[in-house]
Amino acid sequence: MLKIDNLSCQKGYNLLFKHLSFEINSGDILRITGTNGSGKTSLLKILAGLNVQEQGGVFLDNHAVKSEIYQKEIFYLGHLSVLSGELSALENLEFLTGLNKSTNQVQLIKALSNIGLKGYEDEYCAKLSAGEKRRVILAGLFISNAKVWLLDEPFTALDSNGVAIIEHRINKHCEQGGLCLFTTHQSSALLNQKVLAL
Ligand SMILES: Nc1ncnc2c1ncn2[C@@H]1O[C@H](COP(=O)(O)OP(=O)(O)OP(=O)(O)O)[C@@H](O)[C@H]1O
Repeated sequence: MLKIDNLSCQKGYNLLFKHLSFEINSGDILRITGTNGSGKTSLLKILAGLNVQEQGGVFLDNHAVKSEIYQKEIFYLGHLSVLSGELSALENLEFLTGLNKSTNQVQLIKALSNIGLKGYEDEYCAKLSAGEKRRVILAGLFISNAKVWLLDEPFTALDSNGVAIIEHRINKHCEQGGLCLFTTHQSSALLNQKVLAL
C-alpha cells in the first residue's frame, strides 16, 4: 500500500496543496488531474523522492520514501528525456535497467521489439523521433521489476498505437498487483481508474 500522509507542497509563494492524504492499494490506477501549474508533477516528484515536501510523509508498506526498499519499488517517468543521444537505443536501455541485474540483452532486445522498435537497437538516440525516444524509456519501464509506476504525461509524443500499448501494459501491471499513478491532459481508456483532482 502506498500511503500519502498529510502532505503539503509550496513553491515560492505558491502553496500547491496542503493536508493531502490518501492511500493507493495493489491493483489501483490513480489518475491525477488538474490545470497547468496545479502541482501534478510536483506531487509525482515527491512520491519519487526527487522533491522534498514541506510537511507530511510518503510510505510504501511502511517504508519511507527515501528508503532503499521504497526506491527499489518505484519507476518514475518524467517529462525530460533521460536518454543519451550519443548512445544507441539498446545501450540506453542497458543503462536504464542497469540496477536490475537479472535482465539480459536478449530480454532488452525483446522489450524494444515489443514496443515497436525492432531494428532500432543500434540506432543512436539522437536520431530517434520524440515518440521513439519515449518508447525506449517505456521499454525500460515494462521490464523493470518496479511495483509502483509514477508516470508524468506518459502518452506525450506517442501515436495511437503507442497509447494503446501503454494503456494495455498499465492495466496488465495493475491486474497483477502493481500500482500506477499517472497524469495526463488527454482522455484515457484505462479501466477502473480512480481520480485525484489537484
Ligand atoms: N523549482 C521550482 N521553483 C519555483 N516554482 C516552481 C518550481 N517547480 C515548479 N514550480 C511551480 O509550481 C507550480 C506547479 O508546477 P507543476 O509542474 O507541479 O504543475 P503541473 O500541474 O504538473 O503542471 P502542467 O499541467 O503544466 O504540467 C507551477 O506554478 C510552477 O511554476
